[in-house]
Amino acid sequence: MQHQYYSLITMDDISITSLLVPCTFILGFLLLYSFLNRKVKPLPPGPKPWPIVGNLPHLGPKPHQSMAALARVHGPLIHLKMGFVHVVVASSASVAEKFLKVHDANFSSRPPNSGAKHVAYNYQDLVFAPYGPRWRMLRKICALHLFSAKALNDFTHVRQDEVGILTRVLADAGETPLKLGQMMNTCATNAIARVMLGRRVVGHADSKAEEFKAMVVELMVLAGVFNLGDFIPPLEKLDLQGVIAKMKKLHLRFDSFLSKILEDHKINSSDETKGHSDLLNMLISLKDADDAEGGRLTDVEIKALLLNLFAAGTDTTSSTVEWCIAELVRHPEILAQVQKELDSVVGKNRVVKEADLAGLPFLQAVVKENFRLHPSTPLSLPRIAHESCEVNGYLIPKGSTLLVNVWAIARDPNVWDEPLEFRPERFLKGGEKPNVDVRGNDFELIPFGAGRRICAGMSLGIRMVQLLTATLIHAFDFDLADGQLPESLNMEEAYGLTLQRADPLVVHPKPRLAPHVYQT
Ligand code: HEM
Repeated sequence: MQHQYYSLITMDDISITSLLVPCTFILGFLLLYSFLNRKVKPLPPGPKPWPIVGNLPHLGPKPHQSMAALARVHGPLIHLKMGFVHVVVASSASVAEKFLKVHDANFSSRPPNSGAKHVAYNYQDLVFAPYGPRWRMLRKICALHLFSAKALNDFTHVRQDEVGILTRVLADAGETPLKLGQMMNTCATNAIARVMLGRRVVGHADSKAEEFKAMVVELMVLAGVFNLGDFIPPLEKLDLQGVIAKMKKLHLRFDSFLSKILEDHKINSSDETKGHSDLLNMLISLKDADDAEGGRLTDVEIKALLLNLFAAGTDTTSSTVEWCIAELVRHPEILAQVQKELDSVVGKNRVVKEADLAGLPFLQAVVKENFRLHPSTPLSLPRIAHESCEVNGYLIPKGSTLLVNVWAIARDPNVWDEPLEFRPERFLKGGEKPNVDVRGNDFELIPFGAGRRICAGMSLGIRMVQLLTATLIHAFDFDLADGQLPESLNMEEAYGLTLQRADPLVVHPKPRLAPHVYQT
């Protein structure tokens, strides 16, 4: 009996154990699987990195183009290992939206880089300031005093004045061929200088103007270099590409220009300082008194902000318009259509005013189409992941650099019909994208970036690009220099942080309005 009893228990035991063991195993496996699956998502796909340098050799001379080619192979979200740094690149509108809208708070600072350290006063500026109270204060100052609708309207006369001066210089050129980009840069620089400093800083026939543009372009070229030391810290001191040495030299040139401006201003306008007659006076007065956010600006912070505004607000504008005029020279039928619109709205007895712009839908479509094909910062400005996060099922590790390839996004054949064609009518009623705008809400077209760190000067940039483009094509026809044919105009890009033309546009402007227009 006892034997039977024991044997029964043993039988039950065996059957329970035989069920429990595999069940526990399966459950454990499932838990482990879901744990691993939840915790360790894969990195986004990308090309295999080389030892130590990683994917740096994949970048080539024009990184935005190389990255667009990589995205065609690996998809719209790719991972690159650049030296020791994880870099993720967004190359479609929907991926850009995930980063700059859904995860924008996590990507609201910029990664450490030698340009910020050696040129932009060791991050004391606005463009590279870490996301936080100082960044907020600097943005607020700019938003209020420079870029609010009121501030922009208050200074309309300054922009119109400077564009008027440019128009007269072009009309007086005679047979001399002109580098249009250079002339527009002088115009944009003075328009900003008059608002910030209350005076012009460069003249049209002035060697200082060329020097100033060259300094800004050099800054953009140096800032666009993928400096080995930024990605492989042990190499930083060696400065193998010589970038840091050039940055330090350039910084000294900018600093002496800005220090002189600041000192002159303090001497010449100390009485008016409280009157805030220009932005610099206002910044100087802030230096001495706490503002509402407890912000005080040091001399270095003031110079860093001036540097930002001159650097970010001049070449971006002038090279954008230079591309636009080149496109119109190559598309005479589109040029004729914009000129017809301008002639009917403005007439031939005066130049364009900012107030005319709202009534020029075709001109606006031309400007948008140009922003699409020639965004002045093709990889936008980099951001850094504050924490690890997940995007489209992939792990984006903490500290990753985010690049948004706005150039590739705006040429995505899945989103744009015939993306390489210059076709402004796509933005008109009845076109494929009638409601798409450039202001950071439509992610297929984000030349100014999007989210918290969207371009601070976007409204000024748009106004200035529209006014310059409209005025130039209304007031002039353009022949290319040296008998060059429009169809053979070189449209190659040269890489910097901003997108320069490989060959500057050289033209003979031919006035097309009543002669008195060019005399006032
Ligand atoms: C054609 C004109 C311009 C274009 C295409 C352009 C483009 C950009 C882009 C793509 C960014 C980075 C945005 C991001 O991280 O998402 C940026 C940032 C910035 N831009 Fe512009 N920009 C233009 C004109 C201007 C002007 C006129 C100014 C000022 C005078 C300006 C000042 C700035 C500043 C201060 C930042 C840094 C903002 C921050 O980090 O908070 N830009 N710009």
